[in-house]
Amino acid sequence: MLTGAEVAKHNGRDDCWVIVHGRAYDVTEFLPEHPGGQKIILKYAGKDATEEFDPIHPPDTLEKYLDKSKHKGPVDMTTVVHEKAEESPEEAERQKQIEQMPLLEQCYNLLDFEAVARRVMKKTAWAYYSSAADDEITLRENHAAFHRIWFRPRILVDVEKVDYSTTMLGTKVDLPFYVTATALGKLGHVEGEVILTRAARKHNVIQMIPTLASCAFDEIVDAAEGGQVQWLQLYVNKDREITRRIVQHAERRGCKGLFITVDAPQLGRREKDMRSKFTDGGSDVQKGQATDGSQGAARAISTFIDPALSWKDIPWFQSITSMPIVLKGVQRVEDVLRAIDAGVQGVVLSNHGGRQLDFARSAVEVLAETMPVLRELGLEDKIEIFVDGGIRRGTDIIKALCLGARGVGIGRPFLYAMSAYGFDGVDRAMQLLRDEMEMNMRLIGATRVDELNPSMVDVRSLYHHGSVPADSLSLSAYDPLVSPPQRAP
Ligand SMILES: Cc1cc2c(cc1C)[n+](S(=O)(=O)[O-])c1c(=O)[nH]c(=O)nc-1n2C[C@H](O)[C@H](O)[C@H](O)COP(=O)(O)O
Repeated sequence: MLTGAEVAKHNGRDDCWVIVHGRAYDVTEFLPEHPGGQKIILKYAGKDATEEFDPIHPPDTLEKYLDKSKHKGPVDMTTVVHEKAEESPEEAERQKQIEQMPLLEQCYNLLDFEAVARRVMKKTAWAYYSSAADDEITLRENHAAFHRIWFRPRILVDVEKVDYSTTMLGTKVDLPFYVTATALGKLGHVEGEVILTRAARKHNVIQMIPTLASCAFDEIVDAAEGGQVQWLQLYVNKDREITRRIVQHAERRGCKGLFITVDAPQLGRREKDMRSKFTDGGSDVQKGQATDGSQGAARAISTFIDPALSWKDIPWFQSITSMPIVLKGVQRVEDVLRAIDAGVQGVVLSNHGGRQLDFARSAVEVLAETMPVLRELGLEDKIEIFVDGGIRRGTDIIKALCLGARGVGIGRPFLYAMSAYGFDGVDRAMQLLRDEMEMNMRLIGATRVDELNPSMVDVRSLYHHGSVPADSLSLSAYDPLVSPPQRAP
């Protein structure tokens, strides 16, 4: 059994051991390959790194990926000295906010979770989740666009019984939204994506499992129960053999949809994320791929993504899986028509939550452009159209369904609810959406989602990107870019 003092001797760049879960590992040769950069490992050279390691990596990461010769064996943890990190004023303030945070019952809508999360999350985690590309115009437009769509409700309709269930890629779901793929769930909560799995199960909605999850893929699938349906979101790897393995494994494990992300040949420049100088490490899938951690989390976890991905690759995907294929991140009707020609089963109209190309249009505006063209060509039943981005209210969901969406994906709200209140937070967020759907379906005069149609909305101002009513709730939660860099005193 090693002692803490013996491990502490290996505390430099040329001889670097760390302790994780009571076992010592020689990571000297791995240092340059670490996705999150070398700095974060060297900070724990010769010490116990478990607390820093866990929020980002599945527990079996080192056992699985580090050569056995580097496993130095168990450590007598009673002999390990844990330096109490000096609590920074920022961390002291965060702890105070946690003590004073509102009761879960005081959250009445999805934006309430965002406002709480902003105060209680660690800076790096908030920066990664909340950030978007460049000036974050599209991030805000995603939400604002819904405020340019008005309802044309029907009256004197018997709305005693309301059914907001639907089907997505052949799966019956209780609500017309799904949990979209968002990376690094353990940045926000120690359990990570499996919390979203459990909440999706409770509300019988689908979870899209991210390639860049912090939980291992099998951990997330194992957390599903009773025939719960999950989809796989795929960032295509430059090494197609790795991609083939991931896709075929997901199909074997029961995934019922392959969502290929097509709007991220390179992950966007998210300045809040970059400023937080992400050094916490990569996702589960990022083993052994050198990246530059100083560029924030996005850069630190995404160098494997293939920018050469193109339409010519679609037949290869159709040859390696029988899962329905959906292109996630389509942003113009011409590409929806190409997707139909290519024989894929669906598209997600999306700009990646504003995290990619700033000034990309909102998905709901692209939806309003797309559906009349598909109807004109008699193609509306040839493909399932999903939208995501800025969906915060039941009315946003209903507007999208009126315009022809099959369902909507929701990202940040469930991350914020999870980060602030764990499973109970996500459960309440989904229940709030259920309540809003029920009320607003009644008020619009519809009893089932297939009654929702374009005559129930007025989109005349949707295309005019003039000023829109001040969106105080969102603006009060919205976190402007942190102050520009200050010269050190
Ligand atoms: C908030 C968020 C979104 C991410 C996301 C991570 C976060 C924290 N990540 S990312 O790190 O690479 O950008 C992914 C991802 O893994 N794969 C993906 O297809 N979309 C990713 N997205 C985009 C997501 O799937 C939706 O398109 C977007 O979140 C919808 O907007 P809302 O957050 O406003 O609901």
